[in-house]
Amino acid sequence: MIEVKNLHKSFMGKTVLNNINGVFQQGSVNMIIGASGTGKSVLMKSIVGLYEPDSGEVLYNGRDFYRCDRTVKKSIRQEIGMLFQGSALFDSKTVEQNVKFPLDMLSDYNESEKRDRVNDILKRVGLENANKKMPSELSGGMQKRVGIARAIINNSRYLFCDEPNSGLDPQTSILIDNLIKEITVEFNTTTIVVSHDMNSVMEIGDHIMFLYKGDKVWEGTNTEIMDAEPESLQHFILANKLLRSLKETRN
Ligand SMILES: Nc1ncnc2c1ncn2[C@@H]1O[C@H](COP(=O)(O)OP(=O)(O)OP(=O)(O)O)[C@@H](O)[C@H]1O
Repeated sequence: MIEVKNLHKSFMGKTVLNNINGVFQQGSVNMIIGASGTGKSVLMKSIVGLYEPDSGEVLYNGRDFYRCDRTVKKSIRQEIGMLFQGSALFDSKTVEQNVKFPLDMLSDYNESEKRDRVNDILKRVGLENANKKMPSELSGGMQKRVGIARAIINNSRYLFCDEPNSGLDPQTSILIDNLIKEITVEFNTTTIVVSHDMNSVMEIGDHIMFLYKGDKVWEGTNTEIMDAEPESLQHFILANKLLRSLKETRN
């Protein structure tokens, strides 16, 4: 579980996150959604430690990331896996080398253990036999699978996904969404997904936090979201034609 308390972040005097509070549960896909420029990435970066907030707390299973000692901070970092937008694979490394990278950096496994672990994880994401391929030989969806494998290989307890569907066709997007959901349940990770894709929200969002101009305006489940009251959220949802017609049918 990750908790954020009274998180505040500004850049050059401009408030980007305004007193954000929230709980992201373990074994759940927690989505941070909102329009462009509303603070989603800054919130995720503040949670993982890439941006230090001006004030507030980020608690990883009760451990205060910004106030704990170096040893605790290091172990929290080791428990974090990230799927970056665009996958961010190393172009000059094979699939196997990409996926093994966190183990080389952070684990005490020997080479044979690392190889076994890489093979297991590649199999789990549906990429057995892709070990020797280069990223350039893979489709966008396969690259995301490699990114997911790399994010979870070190037994990550916390999985962060930044716009996991960017650049993917709708069918592949659903496959990647479902893989993220399955991994979350299977590995019991606290998963946080930044997205502005309402299809993903409806498909896999267990808990949704909606940001608007740096404020948390609403949170709830994907079954509650269609009836959520804030106007800014209704505008966001109804930008999706399919959801607009669904809403009209229900009214
Ligand atoms: N390093 C930075 N320095 C100054 N301003 C920043 C920095 N990072 C983000 N911002 C500003 O913070 C605001 C929120 O940005 P953020 O990237 O979190 O938006 P977002 O909701 O993730 O948008 P998108 O969906 O387009 O990625 C924007 O106005 C952005 O310009």
